[in-house]
Amino acid sequence: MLEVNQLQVAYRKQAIIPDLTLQPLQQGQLVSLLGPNGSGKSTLLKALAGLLPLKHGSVRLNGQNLNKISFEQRAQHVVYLPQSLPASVHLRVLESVLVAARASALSADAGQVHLDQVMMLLQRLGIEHLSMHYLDQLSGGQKQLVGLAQALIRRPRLLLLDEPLSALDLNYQFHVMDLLRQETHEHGLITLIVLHDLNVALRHSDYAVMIKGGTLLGEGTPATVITPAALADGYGVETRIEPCSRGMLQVLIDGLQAPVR
Ligand SMILES: Nc1ncnc2c1ncn2[C@@H]1O[C@H](COP(=O)(O)OP(=O)(O)OP(=O)(O)O)[C@@H](O)[C@H]1O
Repeated sequence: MLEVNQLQVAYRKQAIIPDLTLQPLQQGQLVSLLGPNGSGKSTLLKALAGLLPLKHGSVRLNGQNLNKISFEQRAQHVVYLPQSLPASVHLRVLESVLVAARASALSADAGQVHLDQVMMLLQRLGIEHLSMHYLDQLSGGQKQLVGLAQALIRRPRLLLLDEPLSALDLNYQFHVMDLLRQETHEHGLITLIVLHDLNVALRHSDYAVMIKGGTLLGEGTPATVITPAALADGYGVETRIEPCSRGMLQVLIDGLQAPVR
């Protein structure tokens, strides 16, 4: 489980996350991290990934305090995929995924990821036809899918994904969310994923956390967190949340309040 207690994160003297405590997140849960622009979602992910120092508080993964272990040990268990697309190095897709797999392994043995494993993952992501293409010759969405392959091949315990759907078309968005949920459930990962599409969060996640100004607005099942009151408070949007003809909840926008800052 992932325990976040009294977390405080700042850029210089500006506190972005003043004091955040979450209910423990369980293995096998796909968790949506929601909130308006500038609310601190990326900052939270970076802090969990160990890329930003904590002013105060702790992050524990299965009882282990992540602030107290080396970067190499952390990299074995925690994988973070940033918002920006992977750097366009002149490397083939297949090679880049193999390199990613080996980067997180401490010993040479643990780094033995086989080509067929990589090919199977590329196939599951629907990009096996790109395996011999160069990264710097891919489209934005294709690069994002390769970034996901690089993250998933490492089989972390904690997977942190910052807007991994932002460059994907509708078909790939649904496909990727299905795959992430399957991987999360099958391998007992904790997957924390920043999303702006609340309908995707409602449909695909097991749990949701909504923040604003680095402060918790709600946590729980998506249907209990994504409510008209929370969306008015968090995003300044007037909404209804209603089941579609197939019974799935969706957010309908009725109007806007003044932009929330
Ligand atoms: N390197 C930095 N130095 C100083 N302030 C920063 C830095 N990065 C982000 N911030 C500030 O921290 C706040 C939170 O930013 P963050 O990127 O975490 O928000 P976010 O919720 O991920 O936003 P978005 O949805 O727009 O990606 C913002 O006010 C931003 O201006």
